[in-house]
Amino acid sequence: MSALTDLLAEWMPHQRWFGGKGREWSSVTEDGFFLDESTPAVSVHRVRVTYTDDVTETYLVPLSWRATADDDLAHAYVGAVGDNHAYDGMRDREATVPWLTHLVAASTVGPMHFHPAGVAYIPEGVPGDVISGEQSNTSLVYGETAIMKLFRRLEPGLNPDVEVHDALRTTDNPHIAPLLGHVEVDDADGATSTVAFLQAFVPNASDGWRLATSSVRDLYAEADLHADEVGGDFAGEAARLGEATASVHRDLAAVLPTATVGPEWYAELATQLTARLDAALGIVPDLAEHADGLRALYADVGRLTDPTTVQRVHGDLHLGQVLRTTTGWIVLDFEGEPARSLAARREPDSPLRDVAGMLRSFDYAARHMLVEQPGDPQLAYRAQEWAERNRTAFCAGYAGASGTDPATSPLLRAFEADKAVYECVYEARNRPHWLMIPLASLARSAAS
Ligand SMILES: Nc1ncnc2c1ncn2[C@@H]1O[C@H](COP(=O)(O)OP(=O)(O)O)[C@@H](O)[C@H]1O
Ligand SMILES: O=P(O)(O)O[C@H]1O[C@H](CO)[C@@H](O[C@H]2O[C@H](CO)[C@@H](O)[C@H](O)[C@H]2O)[C@H](O)[C@H]1O
Repeated sequence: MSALTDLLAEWMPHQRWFGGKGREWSSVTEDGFFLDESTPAVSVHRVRVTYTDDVTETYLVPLSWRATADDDLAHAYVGAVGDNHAYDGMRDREATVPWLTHLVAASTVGPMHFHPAGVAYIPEGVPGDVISGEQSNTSLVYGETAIMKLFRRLEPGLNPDVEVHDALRTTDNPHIAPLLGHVEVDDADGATSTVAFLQAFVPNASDGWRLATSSVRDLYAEADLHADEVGGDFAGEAARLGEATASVHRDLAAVLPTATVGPEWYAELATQLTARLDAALGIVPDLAEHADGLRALYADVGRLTDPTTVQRVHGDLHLGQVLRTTTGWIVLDFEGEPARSLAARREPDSPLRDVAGMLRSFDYAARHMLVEQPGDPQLAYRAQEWAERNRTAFCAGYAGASGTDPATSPLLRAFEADKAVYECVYEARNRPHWLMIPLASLARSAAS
């Protein structure tokens, strides 16, 4: 291995976006090219990690290079290679500038292609700042004008976030932040992967999770009042969020493929839901007590026959994916559930998946504080009241805008259960102390 490969193999497992933590590697290779050769030089590396189970993942790692170590960049230091010092190219602000310069110029640099959307201004010469809360991707905000998401793990094919925002450009949907451009890289075997996505930054906005949870806190603090009497009531926002979701669904159906499906689709869906449960049971043993009830629920889905329409959907809609601006809600991040394959995330699906995702999120917002005070019946009552009120408001908003009331569909309960199963796996892996939130929801649902 080269000195740089050694260095990256040492550094990557400590990065938040690295998905292979705790897995044993059998090999690692790297290839790179320069994005900019001035000072600092900026290079981009594809690092291919093969694990002992023969699974290979390719990560994208931008680096910047300096001849002398810079104390101001200690937080971004990766290490030395010969006489040069390598820094994390996403945390060295100067090194973030070339990305937008190349987008403006629609450049091709080595295997990388920069595609400006050509509809709006892209800021040039401005450095980007990493946003906090980085997870599997890394996002940079450029001067409160644009936000660039760098997809760390490369997957052949067009990223759904780019695909959906590109398709929605013709609709002028008010609940979407416009696409400004995207970047792709050619793989050695001829496939192309999406590397980055540039979108208009939505200024002065609050995310839905923050707004919803402060409403819940207000209710918890008012022991004698009901949700509709407390200052921070969220129901109006929940209704507007339902309207916004319906509006996005309508436009997605207008610009991307749809299909009318029947019994075979329901049967296949039931098989998929059951398979996801089976896989989850191997990871979260506590799910076992709900398994029979869930299997029966999914079997009922498999027997449905009424024609229904499938279309592109958000795929992982929750309160953390929506921003409230001064004028309304913006829906972000159409990548779908990170654990699903890219092909699966691009399949047409029922819009009720997204409704179910948001309803699960109301449950999380209402109940996450009970994790610290599980035995308090008054708080549990309050949480139930908040979740019910906002669930009803969201469905009413959705029904008003779409003409279809999601609450009456026989699929909704199955999608909510499936999302809770997915969340059990997500929580077991990422936040075990929150596992009780989706588990308790499955228990309540079984009892009802
Ligand atoms: N266009 C935007 N304008 C303002 N903030 C944004 C925008 N896009 C994303 N964000 C912020 O960045 C966070 C992460 O973005 P997201 O697309 O959900 O990335 P990830 O896939 O890494 O979760 C969001 O929760 C939001 O706070
Ligand atoms: O935002 P991501 O695409 O990374 O989504 C993943 O992480 C989410 C948590 O950050 C997770 O969402 C779950 O927790 C939320 C509260 O933190 C809650 O509002 C959601 O309803 C719940 O599903 C999401 O499932 C996961 O894919």
